[in-house]
Amino acid sequence: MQPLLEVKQLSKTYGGRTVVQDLDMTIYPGDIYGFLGPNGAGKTTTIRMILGLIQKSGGEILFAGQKMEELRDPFAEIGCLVEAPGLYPNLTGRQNLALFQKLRKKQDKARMEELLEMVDLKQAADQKVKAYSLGMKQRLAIAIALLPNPRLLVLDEPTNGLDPAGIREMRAFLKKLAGQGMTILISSHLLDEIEKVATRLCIIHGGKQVLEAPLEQLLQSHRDLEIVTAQPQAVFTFVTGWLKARGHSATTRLADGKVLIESFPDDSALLNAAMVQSGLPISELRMQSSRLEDMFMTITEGGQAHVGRVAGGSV
Ligand SMILES: Nc1ncnc2c1ncn2[C@@H]1O[C@H](COP(=O)(O)OP(=O)(O)OP(=O)(O)O)[C@@H](O)[C@H]1O
Repeated sequence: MQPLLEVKQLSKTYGGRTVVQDLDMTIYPGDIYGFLGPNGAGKTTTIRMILGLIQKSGGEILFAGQKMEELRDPFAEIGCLVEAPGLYPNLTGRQNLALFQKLRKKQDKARMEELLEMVDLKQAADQKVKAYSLGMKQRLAIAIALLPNPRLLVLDEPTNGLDPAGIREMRAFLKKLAGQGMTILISSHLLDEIEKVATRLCIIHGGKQVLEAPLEQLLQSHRDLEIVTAQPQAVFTFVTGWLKARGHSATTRLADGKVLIESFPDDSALLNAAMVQSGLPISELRMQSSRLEDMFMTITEGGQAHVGRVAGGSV
């Protein structure tokens, strides 16, 4: 499949200080691409370069195989919400949308109604924007960004300032958009916000890429399996042999009378069936997916994460 957006070796230097360095990103059609990093990591700078709002110092950005600078109308291809949305508070949602449509020299009532429906603002379309919640304002701004029917939607920290209910709504909304075929690039400094919606993840720290991979693969490779049993030693021996026979090199340990398989690489139901068949007493199997979070916390707290770039391979 041809990527919709490809960022290759992208760099940005401000007065001799490199704030984004040799960044690679690959976004496929239909992805919700989570772009993660602590504050100051270089997310906004990267997004601004992608959108052509600032000059890049090095590298290449391709949209559907074409150099970004050669696109005739980048903002028709890429809708964005980069700063606090510039809405007119004394106009209604529908009037705001109509105004922005007019600015694009278009009058398409059906498209407007379709967008209001899409961003779940049909009911509130005739209320003044000053009465909207922040989440509603964000969604209206997204509707405005979607006016030219872009193929990619770029959202820079869209959940900033939203309360937990607003964040949940935004997540559901993004999933709905993606379900309708939209490709989305979303940045955040919070892993758990992204983890629940993204299909692909890129983490940057200090302007450099820490990892990039499909989320499923990352979760898999950062998921430990804990086995609770009355016979930990026997289970430990069995599991070690079972993993070896299947060609896995995952580390297995005995901890607090439980058996722990780090980065469990297989189907837990299969292992469970094999253990039960061998007559081993298994009381519980628990998947722990906290290691991705641990790793991200280490990064955001300024520590060093020893994680390589993954592009279709393993961590
Ligand atoms: N115009 C500029 N001139 C000099 N340095 C800049 C400029 N814009 C950004 N930077 C620096 O580049 C680094 C990356 O900033 P950027 O805003 O891209 O990070 P971010 O990951 O988006 O973080 P945040 O979420 O806090 O905005 C920061 O150290 C910032 O101070």
